[in-house]
Parts: sequence; C-alpha cells; structure tokens
Amino acid sequence: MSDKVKKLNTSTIRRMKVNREPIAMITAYDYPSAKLAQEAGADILLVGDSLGMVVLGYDSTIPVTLEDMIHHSKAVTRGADHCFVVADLPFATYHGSIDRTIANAARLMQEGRVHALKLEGGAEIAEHVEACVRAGIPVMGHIGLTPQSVLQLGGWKIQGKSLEQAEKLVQDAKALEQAGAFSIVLEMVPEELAAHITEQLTIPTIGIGSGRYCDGQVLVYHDVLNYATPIKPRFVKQYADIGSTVQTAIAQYVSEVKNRKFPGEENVYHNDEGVIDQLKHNSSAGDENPR
Ligand SMILES: Nc1nc(=O)c2c([nH]1)NC[C@@H]1CN(c3ccc(C(=O)N[C@@H](CCC(=O)O)C(=O)O)cc3)CN21
Ligand SMILES: CC(C)C(=O)C(=O)O
Ligand SMILES: [Mg+2]
Repeated sequence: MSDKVKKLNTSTIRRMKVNREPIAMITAYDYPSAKLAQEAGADILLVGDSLGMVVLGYDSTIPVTLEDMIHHSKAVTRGADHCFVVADLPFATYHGSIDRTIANAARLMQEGRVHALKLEGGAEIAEHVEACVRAGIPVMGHIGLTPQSVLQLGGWKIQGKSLEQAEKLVQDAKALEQAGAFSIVLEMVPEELAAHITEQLTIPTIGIGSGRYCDGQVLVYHDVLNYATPIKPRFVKQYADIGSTVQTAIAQYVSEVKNRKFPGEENVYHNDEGVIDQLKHNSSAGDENPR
C-alpha cells in the first residue's frame, strides 16, 4: 500500500500549504507505533519528547535526554521506512554555543536516522535554527505552549491571548520562517491567532490545541488511542479506547493462567510417541547401575 505513496520531503510539505491539502502528523515512539501510523497514512511522524510522559512516565518533558531521543528515533525509523520522520531536540540541547547545537543535532540526525528536527522557541533561538539549516538539517519550529519551558510558563496554559503575547508570537513565527524553518508547530494558541499566523506565513503551520485553521494538525499517539495517557487536554479527540482493550485482554490472560485454561491443547507441542517412555526407561536403568 505505502509503496504507492511518494515519500514527502520539505518541498512537498511546503507545497501542501499552497495546495491547501491538510497535513496529518502524529507522534510515534517505537517500532509498532511507527509502523501502524505509517500504514494508516500519516504524512509526518514526530518522535516527540512527549515520550518522556507517555512512554517513560516522567511528569514533564524536561528529564528527556538526547540519548532517549536517539534510542526511540532509531526504533521509529526502523518501523516507518516511508514516512517523513521529525524528532524533537530535547531540553537545553540547543541553547549553548552554536557548535554544541550542531553537534547534538548531528547526533540525532545520524544516529536516529530522522529527516528533520523540531526545536521549541521563537526569535531567541533563530540563530540556532539558521545554523542547523545551514548544516543541511531541516528544522520544524514550535511556538505557543513550549513544554520544555513549562516551569517558566507556569503550567500548560493557552498562549497568545493578550495583544502583547499575540504580537510576540507573530514575530516569533516570522523569525523562524526567516531563519529557514520549513514548518512551525503552534501549540495551545487561540484559533483566531493561529489563523492569522497561518495567513502571514508561506511555510505550513501544524496545530495542536490551536483550532481549525492551521495547515495541519498533530496529536500524541497515546491521546488519539486513549492508551494509558496521564493527561487529557480539551483539544484531544480519542478515536479508540486501546487502554481498556489492553487491560481487559491482559486480565483475561491472567485469569486463564490462574484457572489452568491457558495454555490449551492448541498452544502446546508434543514429543513423538514412545520418546518419553524410552527416556523414563533409560533413566531408571541408570538408577539400577549406579557408578
Ligand atoms: N499525552 C500528552 N499529550 C500532549 O498533547 C502533550 C503531552 N502529553 N506532553 C507534552 C505536551 C504537554 N501538553 C499539554 C499538557 C497539558 C495540557 C492541559 O492540561 N490543558 C488543559 C488546560 C488548558 C488551559 O485552560 O489553559 C486543557 O483542558 O486543555 C495541555 C497541553 C501537550 N503535550
Ligand atoms: C505535541 C507535539 C507537538 C510534541 O512536541 C511532542 O509530542 O513532544
Ligand atoms: Mg515535544
């Protein structure tokens, strides 16, 4: 199925905005999630640092390391050979020298084998975005609610409600476009402001909790499936209830083990007739002739 679909690149992703074709992005964190999301027709897979929360059990994305991102990116790119894969550069890995940013970015690209990186922040990180782009690394921007700054933002709150904040977000979006980003995630931005930013840019916006008028949408895999996710923001739509499916199935397995219903005849392997009789005979013969 997927060999008919041409693999996207930064040019074809930009063209989707021009053609008004919505971009469907979803996170993936491992081989099965990547494989299923690719086969389901997702345009872009994001190895999000949200993996810290939905896979590793941290209470924010801040503890996630570059090694964590590399480890999961490797699994995703093995599972999805055909999707365009973007990975988050994690907390504080692109805020020192330009050299350090490029060294960290290069590791995630080369070891994780992803096709682009996502960096949180606006004008203040534009020179780091520009340096990555100069090095041949496609960059996706991310503004609005930037979870790596949750301790400064004072919580996971909507961003850009006031005129002052809205003006700053427009300037940040333009700075990222100017720096060479090929698209920008808008997270938790009011729908009206997200629509305005989308109109102001030539690169596509991909929204999460930012309303209907972005050029694309992104959601967290575990949120879409209701798969043991610790939080349920209002912007999430659950398209399945995998968590309860998984729990019910495992409870049935446990119960069948306890009741000796599993394994059944269909799950077991047998010796050929006579083998075990011979084995018993031989071992009892051994007992009669101790050394
Ligand atoms: N499972 C999961 N889904 C996500 O979308 C997600 C993560 N984890 N981890 C990283 C960030 C953090 N995000 C979050 C986390 C919480 C809210 C939240 O609690 N929102 C509330 C209050 C909004 C408000 O009133 O300001 C909501 O109901 O939307 C939003 C985004 C989005 N990202
Ligand atoms: C929610 C998306 C945009 C993200 O950054 C993540 O999953 O880490
Ligand atoms: Mg992220």
